[in-house]
Amino acid sequence: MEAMTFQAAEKRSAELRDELNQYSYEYYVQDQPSVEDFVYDKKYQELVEIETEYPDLITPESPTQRVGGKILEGFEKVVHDIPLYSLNDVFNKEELIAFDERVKKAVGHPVSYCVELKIDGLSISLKYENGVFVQGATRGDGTVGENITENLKTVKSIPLRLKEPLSIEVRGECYMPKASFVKLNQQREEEGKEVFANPRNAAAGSLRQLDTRVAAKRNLSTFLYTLADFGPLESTTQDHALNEMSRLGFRTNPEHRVCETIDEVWEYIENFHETREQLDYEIDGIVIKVNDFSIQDDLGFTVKAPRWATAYKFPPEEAQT
Ligand SMILES: NC(=O)c1cc2c(N)ncc(C(N)=O)c2s1
Repeated sequence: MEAMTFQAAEKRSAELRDELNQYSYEYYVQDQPSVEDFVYDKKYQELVEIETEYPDLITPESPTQRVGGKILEGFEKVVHDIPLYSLNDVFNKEELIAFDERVKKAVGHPVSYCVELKIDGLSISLKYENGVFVQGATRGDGTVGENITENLKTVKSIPLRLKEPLSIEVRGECYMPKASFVKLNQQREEEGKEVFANPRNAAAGSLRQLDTRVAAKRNLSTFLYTLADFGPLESTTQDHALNEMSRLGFRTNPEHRVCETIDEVWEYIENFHETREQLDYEIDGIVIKVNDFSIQDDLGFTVKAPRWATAYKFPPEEAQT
């Protein structure tokens, strides 16, 4: 390819970045690829050649920045402006109904619940400034976590730039799909390495790698589920907040549902307790939240957990192979 002028390279690299990021969004966030891999690979190679010739054209959200390549000395500490809360657990229908009774007593009327699958991964917090991903951190103890931005940049379902230039912070789970976990452990057995006990440990181990190229190869994914810093967003319910996060480019779990009664919640729990083996990812329960944010604010928190949410935990079954 004869050398491009800088102007031509600038225009072409911008076109390629947008095209490749759109393909990546369709593949990793929507699970609906619109082109074959070879189309992606060919355009990706063209972008690498342009960026190699003109390194000044590399931008933070270029897909070439996802392959890792940094070896970190360690992870810096991150203080969460908005602490990540933990959830009080319930283990059976009676305790779930007692939770609903407490909520109704405190609020004075029945409430709607947003119910969501409890993903068995690693909690993460993602910060965006004017739409650009600037910091990713682990939950840590809820107040202080570890800065794992460089590793999270290699997680393809995490947008490097939002669909709108918003400054927000979201929380969710980074997890390893079951199929990737099986493949990784087979690989490690062949290499005589210790295998991971479960996908959650494998995801945590992958994000704690100081060599970001390792995380890049672990096929990690995400489901985001909490709007922490709303920025200019004005969602008034959890269900709406999930739809907004999806609209902005985040991967959210499609199984969330608004239930009008605790019986509906129990039906949802029983359904997923039976069918969770069919999911591509591991869950360890169901999260139940009062849907309306103003009612959440009225109910507030105990020392460590919200009064407006609970986690129904499935009984630990024999180790899922
Ligand atoms: N510890 C927590 O607050 C939560 C933990 C989790 C989890 N592991 N998966 C899903 C959700 C959710 N959809 O809200 C939550 S919330």
